[in-house]
Amino acid sequence: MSVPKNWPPHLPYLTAPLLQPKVLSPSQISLLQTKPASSSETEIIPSSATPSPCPLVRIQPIHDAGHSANGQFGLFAARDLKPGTFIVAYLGRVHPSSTTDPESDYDLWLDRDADLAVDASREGNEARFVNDYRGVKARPNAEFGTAWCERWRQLCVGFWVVGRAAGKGKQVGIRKGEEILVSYGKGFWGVRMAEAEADAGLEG
Ligand SMILES: C[S@@+](CC[C@H](N)C(=O)[O-])C[C@H]1O[C@@H](n2cnc3c(N)ncnc32)[C@H](O)[C@@H]1O
Repeated sequence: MSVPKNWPPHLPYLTAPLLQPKVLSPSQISLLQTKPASSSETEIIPSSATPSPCPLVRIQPIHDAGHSANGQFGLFAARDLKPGTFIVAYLGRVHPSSTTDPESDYDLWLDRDADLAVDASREGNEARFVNDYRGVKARPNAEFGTAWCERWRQLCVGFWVVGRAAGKGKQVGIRKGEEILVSYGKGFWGVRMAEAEADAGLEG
């Protein structure tokens, strides 16, 4: 199996979500593996849209002093992507909040009500390299949500190009070579800033 260019050699590259039956309840597993009704708003993603590696993206190092994640990696479009396009599933360890790693910067909610999240800190796929738009661009060009992925017959977190919902005004999509940027939400940065302030207080 090939891994994407620039994939970190120390990390396992996932081609399917990592389900841990020991830490998930039977009802959580059942929810993950039950296909939503066709009347539901959850998008059904065909297997053809979730190949590994994902041909729509590339992982690239960021060498740009004006970029707030300079020196790190980001995820970039490998071709022009139309508004509303499903880009890539976020693969990682599916877990409940009782096993959340407080140090992880790669943990995303899959279903908050069902207490299910996906952590890609110790293994994952290209999606783990999507950065937040803050300090990079004026607004995000991608968004995350929940999808039913036919390849794994499972509910997954995924990224789409902004413009899924009709009537949101003119959407331009993402041009080849452009960085794919989402909003992590103010909550993510609020926690990180509070931690940084606490660290500065300890050091000062
Ligand atoms: C999911 S990872 C994104 C990939 C990461 N850049 C990497 O190279 O592995 C999340 C982490 O990336 C960094 N990051 C993401 N967006 C950022 C931004 N707009 N400004 C600064 N750092 C950012 C933060 O360190 C954050 O904790």
